[in-house]
Amino acid sequence: MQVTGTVSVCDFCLECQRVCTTNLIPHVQNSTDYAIARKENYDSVGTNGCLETRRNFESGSAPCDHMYQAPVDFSGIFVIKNFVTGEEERALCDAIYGTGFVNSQSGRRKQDYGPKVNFKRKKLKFAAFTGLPSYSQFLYERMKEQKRLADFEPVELCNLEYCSDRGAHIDPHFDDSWLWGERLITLNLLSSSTLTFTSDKHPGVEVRVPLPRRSLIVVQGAARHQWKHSISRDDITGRRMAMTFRELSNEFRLGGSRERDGEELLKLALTFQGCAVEVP
Ligand SMILES: O=C(O)CCC(=O)C(=O)O
Ligand SMILES: [Fe+2]
Repeated sequence: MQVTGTVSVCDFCLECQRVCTTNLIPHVQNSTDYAIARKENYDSVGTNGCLETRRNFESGSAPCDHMYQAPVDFSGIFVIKNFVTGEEERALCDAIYGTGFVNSQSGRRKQDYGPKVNFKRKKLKFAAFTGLPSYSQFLYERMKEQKRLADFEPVELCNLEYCSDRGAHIDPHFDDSWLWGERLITLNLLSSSTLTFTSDKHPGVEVRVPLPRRSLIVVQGAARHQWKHSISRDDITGRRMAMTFRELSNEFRLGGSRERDGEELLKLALTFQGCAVEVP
């Protein structure tokens, strides 16, 4: 953990797929200690550690020099680098910019493909929702090739554009969990950025998750429910496009009180014939 002023910054390592401390290697004097430290770290990560970390431990190769998990309860992030190619990114952005945007808060612009929602009053309107856009279908199919996303059924896509010249950012917040389910999935396009997590339970700690250009990030578990997420204006360089897909909560799934609404939404979403809900 580096200490910067009064805020402790923990970096999420994309190789280990966990929050790591970076400065422990100098404390390890020799290869026996190194092996012991690795074993201790492996044991402490245990079955909660990502498969990649365990595989690397088992095969004896360190993915990076990160030996210890930072002492915070931060789990539920998974980043897939190069989820789309440069050509696919171009085609996606051409399609996105073929439709108008509406101005949103904090300098952002957005396009919505999903139901109109009043979260406070727990009210939904589907009239304007015609489904997810056709250009997103291959992303949906590619996500499902990932074991952990095989059952991911998105019912909403929100494209958010951030430009540094408008000072665009998003303040720390939790996403709704009445309608939206466990996994929030964002494809990060046009430039790299950083998603910052903060928690009232860990005052003064910031976990920074790098978002390489063209990577896909999955936010769930503690990262979804116990840590707020934000994008600082300092982490926007030039222009960034975030495509965020959301799934349904249990209330809208089989056996939930709003099961029928969920079914209808899902049917609409997966036609992949949608137009943006509110266009200027
Ligand atoms: O821009 C992002 O990656 C995050 C967007 C976000 O948090 C949201 O739309 O709720
Ligand atoms: Fe969010």
